[in-house]
Amino acid sequence: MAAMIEVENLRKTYDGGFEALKGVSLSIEEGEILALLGPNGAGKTTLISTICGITEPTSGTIRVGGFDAATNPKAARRQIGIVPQEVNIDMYAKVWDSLAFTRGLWGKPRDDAHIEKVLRQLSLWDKKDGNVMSLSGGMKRRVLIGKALSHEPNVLFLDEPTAGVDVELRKGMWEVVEELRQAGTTIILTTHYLEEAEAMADRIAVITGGEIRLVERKDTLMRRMGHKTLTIELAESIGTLPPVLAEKGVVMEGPQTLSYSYDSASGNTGITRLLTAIRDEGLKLADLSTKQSSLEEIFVGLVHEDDKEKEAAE
Ligand SMILES: Nc1ncnc2c1ncn2[C@@H]1O[C@H](COP(=O)(O)OP(=O)(O)OP(=O)(O)O)[C@@H](O)[C@H]1O
Repeated sequence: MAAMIEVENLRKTYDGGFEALKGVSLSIEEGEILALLGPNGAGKTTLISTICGITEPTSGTIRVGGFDAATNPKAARRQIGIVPQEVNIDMYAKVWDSLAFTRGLWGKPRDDAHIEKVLRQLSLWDKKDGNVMSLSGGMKRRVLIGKALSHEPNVLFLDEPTAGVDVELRKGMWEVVEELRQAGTTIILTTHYLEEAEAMADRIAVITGGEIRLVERKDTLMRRMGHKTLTIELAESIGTLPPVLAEKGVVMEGPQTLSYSYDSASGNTGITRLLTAIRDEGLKLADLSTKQSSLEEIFVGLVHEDDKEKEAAE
């Protein structure tokens, strides 16, 4: 697969000397969905706005769809559709006109078939003649996506697509993104919501302090870094936890429930020894289950590690 976006050693120092990007390199394949995850002030917006040609990088190279953003900025920019956070549409415009007008702004010839395709894809076809004002919040956001797709970009940037929306709308947006994925659109989204990255992305890039900390396939990341919890249901209640189990890190969750956390990536999880110790104590098992830690826990761990590194450097 060809790289849709290639960023190499990108640096951005704002006037006043603040270094918001410290040599970022990133490659995004055609058709993939990358979530850019990071805490406030990490550099997500700076990275996206330099790729989109809104902010000038201090150094480094950006190629979009094979076009160099420094030497061929217009061609690079034409590859991109941006879905902003804020709903900034003319409320009195009809849905169809809103998309067709945006396409015109890009200097693209009228193409009713394309506008129809996008509206159908976003489940807005039956609203095409309605005013934007008459739409629900979720539909207005879909109009924003429609406008961003109106000039047939190859890559779509979604800046915090579900910031400030309720759970139902958020799920609706995930479905829209899933449909766009199936249509082969390359998508980069920024988010603070870890469950959102978990739900939508193929790969996840974590950025903190202007540096990419990791870029990993979502499933690999969860496997590689995930801690798991083993829950042990006993056949009979116990009054206290046998000391030999406590020494192994077992926690009593209830009279018949024990839990044990372990690193699933480690060759030696300690589970075999634990089960032997349970048997030696004469306890009978009723059930065993394991749970993978969420991306949220992994992410918090990474940001925490980063803070510790900073403290150590000071
Ligand atoms: N125009 C600017 N001039 C100076 N510093 C800036 C400017 N824009 C952003 N910064 C600083 O650069 C850093 C990164 O900001 P950026 O907006 O890229 O972060 P972000 O990850 O998008 O954060 P958030 O999640 O809060 O939107 C921050 O410390 C911010 O204060």
